[in-house]
Amino acid sequence: MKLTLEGIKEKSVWEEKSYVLPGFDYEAVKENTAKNPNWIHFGAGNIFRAFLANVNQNNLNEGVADTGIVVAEGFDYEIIEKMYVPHDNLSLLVTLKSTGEVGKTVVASVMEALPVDPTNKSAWGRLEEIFQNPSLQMVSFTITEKGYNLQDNKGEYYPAVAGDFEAGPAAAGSYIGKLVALVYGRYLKGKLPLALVSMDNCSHNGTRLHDAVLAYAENWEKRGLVEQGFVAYLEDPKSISFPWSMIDKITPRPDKNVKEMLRGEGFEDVDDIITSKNTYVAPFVNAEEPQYLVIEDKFPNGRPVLKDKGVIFSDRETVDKVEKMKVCTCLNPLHTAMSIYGCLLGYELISEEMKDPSLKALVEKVGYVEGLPVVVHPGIIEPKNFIDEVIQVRFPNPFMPDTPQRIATDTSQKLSIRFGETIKAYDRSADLDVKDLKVIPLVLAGWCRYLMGVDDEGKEMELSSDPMLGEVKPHLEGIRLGDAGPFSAQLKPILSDEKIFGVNLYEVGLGEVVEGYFAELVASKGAVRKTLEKYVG
Ligand SMILES: NC(=O)c1ccc[n+]([C@@H]2O[C@H](COP(=O)([O-])OP(=O)(O)OC[C@H]3O[C@@H](n4cnc5c(N)ncnc54)[C@H](O)[C@@H]3O)[C@@H](O)[C@H]2O)c1
Ligand SMILES: O=P(O)(O)OC[C@@H](O)[C@@H](O)[C@H](O)[C@H](O)CO
Repeated sequence: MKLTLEGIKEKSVWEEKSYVLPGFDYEAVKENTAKNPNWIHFGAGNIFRAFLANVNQNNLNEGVADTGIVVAEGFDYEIIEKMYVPHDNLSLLVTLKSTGEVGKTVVASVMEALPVDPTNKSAWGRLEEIFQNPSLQMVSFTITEKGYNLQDNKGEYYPAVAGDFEAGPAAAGSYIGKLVALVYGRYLKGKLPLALVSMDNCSHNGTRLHDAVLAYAENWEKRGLVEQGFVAYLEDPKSISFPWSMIDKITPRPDKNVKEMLRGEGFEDVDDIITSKNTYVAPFVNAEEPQYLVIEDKFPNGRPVLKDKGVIFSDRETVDKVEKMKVCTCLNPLHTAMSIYGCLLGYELISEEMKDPSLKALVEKVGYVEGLPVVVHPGIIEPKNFIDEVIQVRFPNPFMPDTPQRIATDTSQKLSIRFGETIKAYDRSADLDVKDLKVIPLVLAGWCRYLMGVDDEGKEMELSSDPMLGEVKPHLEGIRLGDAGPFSAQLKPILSDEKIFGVNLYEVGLGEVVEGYFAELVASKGAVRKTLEKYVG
């Protein structure tokens, strides 16, 4: 079984092995997409293939859509050269269901895959043509949070960005610069309307994209490199919109067990690569089944059909609430609790952790007992049902190769949003007392214990990368398992840091609580397990 348009013509071979093939008229859709493209996606990575391309294919199969997607890759051209081109833009989506069932779908909805490379005349020319076509309705993005950053940590524009500000659209070479140059072409064509939709996992993602785009436009207009009026066009919601969105579908990197399973069935194109830009890609993509995509419904040129399980169009306030529900209460705090204690207890799979009664109880208490009373209710999704699915279906899924070590990356950057918002809500509440929080402080103490770089058996443990390790770790140096404390002097600089927790934990009355838990966690080898059992069961 070869993953090419020619290869999938041998239908019976695929169908005998339960591979689902595209069920639409490929040539007709290709022709229609070439003439009337309405959706171009930037970021040809795994979540795009696992989620968005498959939603479009479902809509094509049902006959409710008649155009596919054009994918554009502006950062890592190797993805196009090494994965899309050799496979005629096909992907195999492997859905790892919690029942053990494995869905295998050949996704063929990507009609063109183009590098966003101005030196590649034919690809760039085609991109200009697409952006200038009145049919275009949506440009969507999954380019990671870094993709929107124009400045370094010191607030200085990156040289490529600053260079583009001087050079103007004709010579743009930076990522967003190239995008804005294409949008400028659309402006010149008659100020045609368009929605630019970030689908990256960052808060208020539409505003992040808007600000990046406007930085170029303002600089160009100021220098006379674009017509006066371009900025006004970008700022007019009837012309250009930047909807907010929330996307959720756990899509790990291509997994070796999945690869072996496919190879065993006779699927030939299993080889994954790590590109020179560090993208992990394979002809297949593995993901869980549940999915949510909530998008602010602001599409000045109408929108492509996007109908599927979990896809909801709503207003900005609702998108914001859904994101808060997921990130502050119902999924990500539970993930971080599991990552910290999972690493300390030597786990390498989230699903294995869910078989550990204490860890399961830990996340249940973080979610149901302490999170839900102050959850931001989005109206369109019931938070309790969302946590139920996370705890009962998504995390325990033994077929999902997700690890606590992946999730422990950058924990210092995540604690304030994942726990700080709940602490603040208790602190503000007339009915709740911040001192009622027992398990969240245990997680925060667990993070301090994690930073010691020693697991519960006393063995050295590699810490996942985190930009604050250099700042926080030294405070804990000198503490050994078996020490009795008190540890106030060492912990105070960490626990009082509002940048990390969103609050000064001492000012809200939780600093000493965390110190107390920490003392129990370091009391001996095995103390992490003992403390967990004592407080969560
Ligand atoms: N994978 C998931 O579970 C998941 C879930 C929800 C949301 N997301 C969002 O999607 C994003 C991409 O995830 P993925 O699974 O496709 O990752 P991936 O590694 O498969 O692909 C990353 C994509 O981003 C591009 N990219 C990377 N750095 C860039 C930069 N500096 N500028 C521009 N483009 C850049 C790559 O070229 C590639 O197209 C995540 O960062 C997250 O915001 C992912
Ligand atoms: O992606 P991060 O590093 O911000 O967080 C790790 C996980 O919590 C996260 O990737 C979830 O799996 C994702 O948010 C699910 O949609």
